[in-house]
Amino acid sequence: MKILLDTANLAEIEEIIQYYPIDGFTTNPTILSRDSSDVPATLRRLMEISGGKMEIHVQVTAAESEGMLAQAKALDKFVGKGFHIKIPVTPEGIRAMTLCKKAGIRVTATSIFTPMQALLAAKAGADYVAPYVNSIDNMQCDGPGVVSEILTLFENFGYPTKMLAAGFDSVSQVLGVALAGAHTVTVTASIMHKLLFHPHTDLAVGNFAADWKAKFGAQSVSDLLK
Ligand SMILES: O=C[C@H](O)COP(=O)(O)O
Repeated sequence: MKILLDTANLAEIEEIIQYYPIDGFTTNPTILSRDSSDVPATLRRLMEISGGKMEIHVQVTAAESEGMLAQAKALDKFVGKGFHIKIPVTPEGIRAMTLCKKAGIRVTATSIFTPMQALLAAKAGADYVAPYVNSIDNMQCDGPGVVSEILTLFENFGYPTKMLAAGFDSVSQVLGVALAGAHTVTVTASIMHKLLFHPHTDLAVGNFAADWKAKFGAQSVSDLLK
Protein backbone atom coordinates (compact mmCIF):
# COMPACT_ATOMS: atom_id res chain seq x y z
CA MET A 1 0.00 0.00 0.00
CA LYS A 2 1.27 3.45 -0.87
CA ILE A 3 1.23 6.19 1.78
CA LEU A 4 1.03 9.83 0.68
CA LEU A 5 1.16 12.96 2.83
CA ASP A 6 -1.92 15.17 2.63
CA THR A 7 -0.08 18.45 3.21
CA ALA A 8 2.03 21.12 1.52
CA ASN A 9 3.66 22.20 4.79
CA LEU A 10 7.32 21.85 3.80
CA ALA A 11 8.66 21.88 7.38
CA GLU A 12 6.32 19.00 8.26
CA ILE A 13 7.19 17.14 5.08
CA GLU A 14 10.97 17.56 5.47
CA GLU A 15 10.73 16.13 9.00
CA ILE A 16 8.50 13.18 8.15
CA ILE A 17 10.41 12.00 5.08
CA GLN A 18 13.54 11.56 7.23
CA TYR A 19 11.75 8.78 9.11
CA TYR A 20 8.89 7.27 7.14
CA PRO A 21 8.68 5.58 3.72
CA ILE A 22 6.48 8.09 1.89
CA ASP A 23 5.27 7.64 -1.70
CA GLY A 24 4.18 11.18 -2.49
CA PHE A 25 2.01 14.17 -1.68
CA THR A 26 -1.58 15.27 -2.14
CA THR A 27 -2.76 18.85 -2.06
CA ASN A 28 -6.01 20.66 -2.66
CA PRO A 29 -6.90 24.38 -2.83
CA THR A 30 -7.51 24.46 0.95
CA ILE A 31 -4.15 22.83 1.72
CA LEU A 32 -2.18 25.07 -0.66
CA SER A 33 -3.86 28.26 0.56
CA ARG A 34 -3.12 27.23 4.17
CA ASP A 35 0.47 25.94 3.69
CA SER A 36 1.95 27.94 0.81
CA SER A 37 2.47 31.60 0.00
CA ASP A 38 4.39 30.72 -3.18
CA VAL A 39 2.73 27.78 -4.94
CA PRO A 40 5.34 27.31 -7.74
CA ALA A 41 8.15 27.32 -5.12
CA THR A 42 6.27 24.79 -2.96
CA LEU A 43 5.65 22.53 -5.95
CA ARG A 44 9.31 22.84 -7.01
CA ARG A 45 10.43 21.69 -3.54
CA LEU A 46 8.00 18.74 -3.67
CA MET A 47 9.45 17.87 -7.10
CA GLU A 48 13.01 18.02 -5.67
CA ILE A 49 12.05 15.75 -2.76
CA SER A 50 10.33 13.38 -5.16
CA GLY A 51 13.22 13.20 -7.61
CA GLY A 52 10.68 11.93 -10.15
CA LYS A 53 9.94 8.88 -7.98
CA MET A 54 6.91 10.01 -5.98
CA GLU A 55 3.32 10.97 -6.75
CA ILE A 56 2.38 14.66 -6.67
CA HIS A 57 -1.36 15.42 -6.74
CA VAL A 58 -2.54 18.98 -7.35
CA GLN A 59 -6.19 20.02 -7.72
CA VAL A 60 -7.83 22.22 -10.35
CA THR A 61 -9.34 25.52 -9.24
CA ALA A 62 -11.51 26.05 -12.35
CA ALA A 63 -15.21 25.19 -12.20
CA GLU A 64 -15.72 24.28 -15.86
CA SER A 65 -14.15 21.50 -17.88
CA GLU A 66 -12.17 23.54 -20.43
CA GLY A 67 -10.57 25.55 -17.63
CA MET A 68 -9.81 22.34 -15.71
CA LEU A 69 -8.14 20.85 -18.81
CA ALA A 70 -6.04 23.99 -19.37
CA GLN A 71 -4.91 23.96 -15.71
CA ALA A 72 -4.19 20.22 -15.86
CA LYS A 73 -2.01 20.69 -18.96
CA ALA A 74 -0.07 23.58 -17.38
CA LEU A 75 0.48 21.71 -14.09
CA ASP A 76 1.44 18.49 -15.88
CA LYS A 77 4.07 20.38 -17.87
CA PHE A 78 5.37 22.09 -14.70
CA VAL A 79 5.49 19.06 -12.37
CA GLY A 80 6.27 16.29 -14.86
CA LYS A 81 6.89 12.76 -13.52
CA GLY A 82 4.47 11.53 -10.87
CA PHE A 83 1.94 14.29 -11.53
CA HIS A 84 -1.77 13.61 -11.03
CA ILE A 85 -4.46 16.22 -11.59
CA LYS A 86 -7.18 16.15 -8.93
CA ILE A 87 -10.63 16.87 -10.29
CA PRO A 88 -13.86 16.93 -8.24
CA VAL A 89 -16.73 14.68 -9.32
CA THR A 90 -19.03 17.43 -10.60
CA PRO A 91 -20.59 17.05 -14.08
CA GLU A 92 -17.93 19.49 -15.41
CA GLY A 93 -15.29 17.48 -13.57
CA ILE A 94 -16.38 14.17 -15.10
CA ARG A 95 -16.18 15.79 -18.55
CA ALA A 96 -12.73 17.19 -17.70
CA MET A 97 -11.55 13.72 -16.62
CA THR A 98 -12.32 12.35 -20.09
CA LEU A 99 -10.53 15.32 -21.71
CA CYS A 100 -7.48 14.97 -19.43
CA LYS A 101 -7.21 11.24 -20.11
CA LYS A 102 -7.31 11.99 -23.88
CA ALA A 103 -4.44 14.44 -23.27
CA GLY A 104 -2.46 11.69 -21.49
CA ILE A 105 -2.68 13.25 -18.00
CA ARG A 106 -3.14 11.05 -14.92
CA VAL A 107 -6.39 11.83 -13.10
CA THR A 108 -7.41 11.59 -9.44
CA ALA A 109 -11.17 11.98 -9.03
CA THR A 110 -11.74 13.75 -5.74
CA SER A 111 -14.50 14.94 -3.35
CA ILE A 112 -16.04 11.47 -3.47
CA PHE A 113 -18.66 10.43 -0.92
CA THR A 114 -20.58 7.62 -2.67
CA PRO A 115 -19.80 4.45 -4.65
CA MET A 116 -21.78 5.72 -7.67
CA GLN A 117 -19.66 8.88 -7.88
CA ALA A 118 -16.58 6.64 -7.93
CA LEU A 119 -18.10 4.40 -10.61
CA LEU A 120 -18.80 7.38 -12.90
CA ALA A 121 -15.25 8.67 -12.37
CA ALA A 122 -13.86 5.23 -13.25
CA LYS A 123 -15.99 5.17 -16.41
CA ALA A 124 -14.57 8.59 -17.32
CA GLY A 125 -11.08 7.07 -17.07
CA ALA A 126 -9.88 8.25 -13.63
CA ASP A 127 -6.66 6.59 -12.47
CA TYR A 128 -7.55 7.10 -8.81
CA VAL A 129 -10.70 7.84 -6.84
CA ALA A 130 -10.38 9.71 -3.54
CA PRO A 131 -13.26 9.22 -1.08
CA TYR A 132 -13.16 11.33 2.13
CA VAL A 133 -13.38 8.65 4.77
CA ASN A 134 -13.89 10.72 7.95
CA SER A 135 -16.51 12.98 6.35
CA ILE A 136 -18.43 9.87 5.26
CA ASP A 137 -18.21 8.50 8.82
CA ASN A 138 -19.45 11.84 10.17
CA MET A 139 -22.54 11.66 7.95
CA GLN A 140 -23.41 8.52 9.93
CA CYS A 141 -22.32 6.35 7.03
CA ASP A 142 -19.38 3.92 7.01
CA GLY A 143 -16.25 5.42 5.40
CA PRO A 144 -14.22 2.20 5.14
CA GLY A 145 -17.44 0.44 4.06
CA VAL A 146 -17.87 2.89 1.16
CA VAL A 147 -14.22 2.27 0.18
CA SER A 148 -14.91 -1.46 0.20
CA GLU A 149 -18.06 -1.05 -1.94
CA ILE A 150 -16.14 1.08 -4.47
CA LEU A 151 -13.44 -1.60 -4.72
CA THR A 152 -16.14 -4.24 -5.27
CA LEU A 153 -17.68 -2.16 -8.09
CA PHE A 154 -14.26 -1.78 -9.77
CA GLU A 155 -13.69 -5.53 -9.51
CA ASN A 156 -17.21 -6.36 -10.76
CA PHE A 157 -16.74 -4.31 -13.91
CA GLY A 158 -13.00 -4.71 -14.44
CA TYR A 159 -12.04 -1.05 -14.02
CA PRO A 160 -8.29 -0.51 -13.52
CA THR A 161 -8.99 2.59 -11.37
CA LYS A 162 -7.21 2.51 -8.01
CA MET A 163 -8.30 3.61 -4.56
CA LEU A 164 -6.71 6.68 -2.96
CA ALA A 165 -8.52 6.85 0.36
CA ALA A 166 -8.33 10.34 1.91
CA GLY A 167 -9.63 12.58 4.68
CA PHE A 168 -8.75 10.49 7.77
CA ASP A 169 -9.20 11.43 11.39
CA SER A 170 -8.13 8.18 13.07
CA VAL A 171 -5.78 5.25 12.83
CA SER A 172 -8.75 2.83 12.81
CA GLN A 173 -10.10 4.51 9.67
CA VAL A 174 -6.73 3.96 7.94
CA LEU A 175 -6.68 0.33 9.11
CA GLY A 176 -10.28 -0.08 7.89
CA VAL A 177 -9.49 1.02 4.34
CA ALA A 178 -6.22 -0.95 4.28
CA LEU A 179 -8.16 -4.11 5.24
CA ALA A 180 -10.68 -3.27 2.49
CA GLY A 181 -7.77 -3.29 0.00
CA ALA A 182 -7.14 0.44 -0.66
CA HIS A 183 -4.08 0.71 -2.90
CA THR A 184 -3.07 4.09 -1.46
CA VAL A 185 -3.93 6.32 1.48
CA THR A 186 -3.15 9.98 2.02
CA VAL A 187 -2.73 11.11 5.62
CA THR A 188 -1.86 14.23 7.58
CA ALA A 189 1.45 14.48 9.45
CA SER A 190 -0.41 13.96 12.71
CA ILE A 191 -2.05 10.71 11.55
CA MET A 192 1.29 9.56 10.07
CA HIS A 193 2.91 9.73 13.53
CA LYS A 194 -0.10 8.05 15.15
CA LEU A 195 0.13 5.08 12.72
CA LEU A 196 3.38 4.12 14.48
CA PHE A 197 2.92 5.33 18.05
CA HIS A 198 2.16 2.90 20.85
CA PRO A 199 2.92 3.64 24.54
CA HIS A 200 3.97 0.03 25.14
CA THR A 201 6.58 0.29 22.37
CA ASP A 202 8.06 3.32 24.13
CA LEU A 203 7.87 1.49 27.47
CA ALA A 204 9.63 -1.59 26.05
CA VAL A 205 12.38 0.53 24.49
CA GLY A 206 12.84 2.38 27.81
CA ASN A 207 13.06 -0.91 29.73
CA PHE A 208 15.68 -2.33 27.33
CA ALA A 209 17.82 0.78 27.75
CA ALA A 210 17.51 0.75 31.56
CA ASP A 211 18.33 -2.98 31.89
CA TRP A 212 21.35 -2.64 29.60
CA LYS A 213 22.68 0.41 31.40
CA ALA A 214 22.26 -1.26 34.82
CA LYS A 215 24.62 -4.07 33.77
CA PHE A 216 26.94 -2.58 31.13
CA GLY A 217 26.86 1.14 31.89
CA ALA A 218 27.74 3.36 28.94
CA GLN A 219 29.19 0.52 26.81
CA SER A 220 27.22 -0.32 23.69
CA VAL A 221 26.59 -3.82 22.38
CA SER A 222 29.24 -3.28 19.68
CA ASP A 223 31.71 -1.92 22.28
CA LEU A 224 31.58 -5.37 23.93
CA LEU A 225 32.90 -6.97 20.72
CA LYS A 226 36.13 -4.99 20.75
O1 LIG B 1 -8.07 16.46 -0.50
C1 LIG B 1 -8.80 15.82 0.25
C2 LIG B 1 -8.63 15.79 1.70
O2 LIG B 1 -7.88 14.66 2.09
C3 LIG B 1 -9.98 15.76 2.39
O3 LIG B 1 -9.80 15.87 3.73
P1 LIG B 1 -11.02 16.43 4.66
O4 LIG B 1 -12.16 15.48 4.45
O5 LIG B 1 -10.43 16.34 6.03
O6 LIG B 1 -11.30 17.80 4.17
